[in-house]
Amino acid sequence: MSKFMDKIKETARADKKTIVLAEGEERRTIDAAAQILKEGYANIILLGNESKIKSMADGLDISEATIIDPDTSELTEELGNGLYELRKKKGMLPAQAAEKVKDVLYFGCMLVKTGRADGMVAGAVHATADVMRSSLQTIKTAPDTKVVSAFFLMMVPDCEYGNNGTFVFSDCGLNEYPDSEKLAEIAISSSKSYKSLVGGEPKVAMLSYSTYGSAKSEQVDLVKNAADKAKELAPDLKLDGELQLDAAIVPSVASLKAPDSDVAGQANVLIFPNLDAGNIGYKLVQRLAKAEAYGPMTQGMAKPVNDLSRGCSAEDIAGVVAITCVQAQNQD
Ligand SMILES: CC(C)(COP(=O)(O)OP(=O)(O)OC[C@H]1O[C@@H](n2cnc3c(N)ncnc32)[C@H](O)[C@@H]1OP(=O)(O)O)[C@@H](O)C(=O)NCCC(=O)NCCS
Ligand SMILES: CC(=O)OP(=O)(O)O
Repeated sequence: MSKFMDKIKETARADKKTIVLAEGEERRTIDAAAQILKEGYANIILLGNESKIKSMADGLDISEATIIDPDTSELTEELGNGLYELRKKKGMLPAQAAEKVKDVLYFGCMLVKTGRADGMVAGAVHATADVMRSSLQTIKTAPDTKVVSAFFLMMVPDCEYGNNGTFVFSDCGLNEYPDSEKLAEIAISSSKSYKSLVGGEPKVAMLSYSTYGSAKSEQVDLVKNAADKAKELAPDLKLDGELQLDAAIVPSVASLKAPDSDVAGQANVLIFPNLDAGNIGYKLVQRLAKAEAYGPMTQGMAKPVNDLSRGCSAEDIAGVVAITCVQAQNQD
């Protein structure tokens, strides 16, 4: 575990938040809960059947976790009514809300929505679309944001690029084929995530297979337009594009392909043109470069709900919980 993650945990510990782990009946999640409680940086709510969770814990100490079963909890009726109020305009009926709220993802989101928890983490079992849909439908976007997007915090070992191997990669989890307006918003949100979690100055590269017009296509234009739009919206932000990945992070290549750029060769926030590139890109770096990969974490949501890859480890879950706590602190 990196020094960076130790720092995030220390920050989390200083103002302890309560995080729902919706997939309480899942061994890696239980393992993560035990680690988090031992390290003392979050209060944990596990959702699921108490005796099942306790028997799965099998020697792990989760005695300080609160366990809530949506099938039997005294909160279920109230949270179901709340869900109905939120979704009735979209055609949800009271009976449908009463049933839906028993789904751990919706129950967890409603705990966050009603202030009983500060954030939620799930996705070790559920697909991203399910985790995201439940939170987008209930918690919704932060007041100053239209587009929720999903980033990864990547920590590449023995790497001289970015911030000594630390990067924000985005969007790797949510927006499939963003237009240039959405891509510009994703870039600006990602720069804020970098600033609040990593610290220091974000340098944002809008990635493409082209650098400064070296290739021509509609997709290249989309990325270039997104870069122009983002510069208009955030003139003080160091942001450039379109740039190829080597021009974005390798100084010697940057000096050949984009010598006048104040981002090329130094980028620490990498914005992928679409979800194919972002999702494949983060998994390549995670698996081949053995990077720590925390996410996909949301940005632009009113309260933090963060996803996981189904391939995650207990350490990944514990790390995402720590980052969720810091996001919740930043939203206070
Ligand atoms: C997340 C996802 C399911 C949302 O899809 P969707 O079809 O828009 O879902 P819904 O129509 O049910 O939308 C739910 C709500 O979220 C809102 N929403 C969807 N995407 C949003 C975004 N990026 N930002 C803000 N709000 C968003 C919708 O407007 C809708 O609001 P409303 O119902 O209150 O009007 C979709 O973007 C998706 O599947 N993304 C890919 C996820 C994935 O497979 N990732 C790969 C592995 S990480
Ligand atoms: C982020 C991601 O790719 O999630 P999964 O591996 O669960 O599809």
